[in-house]
Amino acid sequence: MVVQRVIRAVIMGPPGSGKGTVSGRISKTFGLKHVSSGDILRANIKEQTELGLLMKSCIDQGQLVPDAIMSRIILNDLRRIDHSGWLLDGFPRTVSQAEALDNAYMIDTVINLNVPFLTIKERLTSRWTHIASGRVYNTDFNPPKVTGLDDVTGEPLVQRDDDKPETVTRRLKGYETQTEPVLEYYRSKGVLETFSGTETNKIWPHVEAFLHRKFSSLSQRVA
Ligand SMILES: Nc1nc2c(ncn2[C@@H]2O[C@H](COP(=O)(O)OP(=O)(O)O)[C@@H](O)[C@H]2O)c(=O)[nH]1
Ligand SMILES: Nc1ncnc2c1ncn2[C@@H]1O[C@H](COP(=O)(O)OP(=O)(O)O)[C@@H](O)[C@H]1O
Repeated sequence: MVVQRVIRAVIMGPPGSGKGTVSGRISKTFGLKHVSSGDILRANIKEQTELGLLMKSCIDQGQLVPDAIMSRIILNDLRRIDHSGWLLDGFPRTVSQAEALDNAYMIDTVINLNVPFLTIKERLTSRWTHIASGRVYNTDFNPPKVTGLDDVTGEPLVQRDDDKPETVTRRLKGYETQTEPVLEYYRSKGVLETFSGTETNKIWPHVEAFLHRKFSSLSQRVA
C-alpha cells in the first residue's frame, strides 16, 4: 500500500526571487500548507499586536527580526499544523534558525531559487501586496485585474515600506552575509535543490517536475 507521507519542505532564495509566487503554485499543486514568516509578521503589524509593534521598525529598515523570537513564532505555528505537510517560506534565514528547525523536524527538501540581484531590484520596486492574504502582484509580470485592487477581495494593494530601493539593497546585503550560509548548511546535509533563472514561469516547470519525483519516491519508501 502506498501511504502518503507528511512532507516538510523549505523554499529559499533572496528577497524578491519569487518564493511567495512559487510557494502559491506548490501549495495549489501539491497541497502543502504555505507558511510564510514575512506574512505572519505583516499580519501582526496590521493587527497592531505587541509583537507587530516591536518588530515593525526592524522590518521597515530591512533588518532581520531576532532569531529567538522568529524561531519561537514559526515553531509554534508548525506545531499547530503538523498533521499536514508544509512549505516554509522566509524561514530559516540564519544558521541558528536552521538549527532550531532541525531540532524539531526532519526536512525532506530545500528548494533554492537562484535569481540574479539585478533582476530582483527591478521586480521589487513594482511589487504590490495584499497584506491580509500575502497575495503578490507585479505591474509587469502579474498585474491585478483592476489596478491597485486585490483580485479576490477587491481590497486595496499596498507597496511594502521595505521594498524601497535603498532598503532592498540592505536586505540583499543581509541575505549574502546571514542567509547564504544556510544554503551551505543544507547543501552539506544533501537536501538542497537549486533552480536558477530570471523568470518564474521558466523555473516553475523544473520545480514542479522535481517535486513530483520527490513526492513519489517518499511515498514509495513508506509503502
Ligand atoms: N517581472 C517578473 N516579476 C516576477 C516574476 N516572478 C515573480 N515576480 C514578481 O516579483 C515580485 C517578488 O516576487 P515574490 O514571489 O513576492 O518573491 P519573494 O520575496 O521571494 O517571496 C512580485 O511582485 C512578483 O509578482 C517574473 O518571472 N518576472
Ligand atoms: N526568518 C526570519 N528571520 C528574521 N527576520 C525575518 C524572517 N522572515 C522575515 N523576516 C523579516 O520580515 C521581512 C520581510 O520578510 P519576507 O516577506 O520574507 O521578505 P521577502 O519575501 O521579500 O524575502 C524581512 O526583511 C525581515 O525583516
